[in-house]
Amino acid sequence: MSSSSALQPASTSLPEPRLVVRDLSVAIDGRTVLANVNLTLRAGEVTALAGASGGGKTTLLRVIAGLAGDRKRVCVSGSVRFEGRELLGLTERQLRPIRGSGIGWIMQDAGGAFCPVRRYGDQILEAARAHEDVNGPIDPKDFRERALALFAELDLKDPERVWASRPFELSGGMNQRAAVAAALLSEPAVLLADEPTSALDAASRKSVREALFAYARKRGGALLAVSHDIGSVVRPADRVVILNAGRVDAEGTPEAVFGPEGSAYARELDAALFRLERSECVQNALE
Ligand SMILES: Nc1ncnc2c1ncn2[C@@H]1O[C@H](COP(=O)(O)OP(=O)(O)OP(=O)(O)O)[C@@H](O)[C@H]1O
Repeated sequence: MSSSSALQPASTSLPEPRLVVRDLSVAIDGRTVLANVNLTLRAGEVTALAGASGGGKTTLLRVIAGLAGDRKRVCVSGSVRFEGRELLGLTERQLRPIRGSGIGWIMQDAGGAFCPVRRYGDQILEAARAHEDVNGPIDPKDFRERALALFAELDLKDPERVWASRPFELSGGMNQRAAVAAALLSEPAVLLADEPTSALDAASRKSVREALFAYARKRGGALLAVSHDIGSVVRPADRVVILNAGRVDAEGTPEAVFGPEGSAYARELDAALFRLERSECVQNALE
C-alpha cells in the first residue's frame, strides 16, 4: 500500500471500540478543567482532538494514560474503559502492563520521556523488554532492524547514529521523531499523541503524520492525536473532537463538525488555525 493511501478514511464497517470515556470530569485544586467529557476511540480510526490552548487536551490524555497527578490536588470522576476494563482507580502496579503495549503515549515534550544521557537504542529496547510478558519475547537484533527502518521512515537521516545517540545530542525535532518511533515500536492498541508534529519542519511533519495514520488505518490501531495542524491532521482524521474550556463543543466527522451545520466555535478555530498555517507557510518560504 502506498503511504498516501494511509491518509484515506478507514473502512465504513463499524470498528471495534478500544477506549470509551464517559462523563469524565477533572478538577485541579478545586477548579474544573474537564467537564462531562465523552469520547470513543475505535480500532483503525484516527481521532483528532483540537481546541484553544488551556482547553484541557493534555489533561484528557494524562487521565486516560493514568497519569492524572497527585490525588490530593486532582479529583477525577466518570469512567475510562480500555478494552472493557475500567482504568480509573487502578493502582500504578495494575496500570503498568497496560501502559506502552496497551496504551501508548507520545508526550508533548517528547524528549522528556527519555533519560537525556542514555543511548536511545538502549532505552527503546529496554522499554520494549518491559512488555515482553504481554507482547512475547523480543529478539534484540530484529528489534534494532525494525527500529532503524522506522527511524528512516520518519525522515531521520542517519538511523544508526540516532540509535547510538543520547537525547541531548539530538535536536528537538529528532527527539520528537525518536519518541514517535519508540511508541510505534510497542504496537499499542491505543496511541495518544500530544501535538506529535509541532516541532517539525514540513518534510518531517509529513513523514510523522503518515506513520501515525498508517498505524491506525493499516495496522488497526486507535489513534487520538492532539493537533493544531488543521490541514494535514485534523481535517483528514476520521473523527474530530473539539474541546472548549474543558467541555466537548463538537464531536463527529470533520465534514459534520466544520460544516455549515457544525459548531460555530469549531469553524472559528478552523479559520484561526488555517490563518496560522498559512503564515507558517509564508515564514517557511522566506527561510
Ligand atoms: N498540574 C496542574 N496544576 C494546575 N493546573 C493545571 C495543571 N495541569 C493543567 N492545569 C490547568 O488545566 C487547564 C487545561 O490545561 P491543559 O494543559 O490540559 O490544556 P491544553 O488544551 O492541553 O493546552 P495547550 O494546547 O496549551 O497544550 C489549564 O487551565 C491549566 O492551567
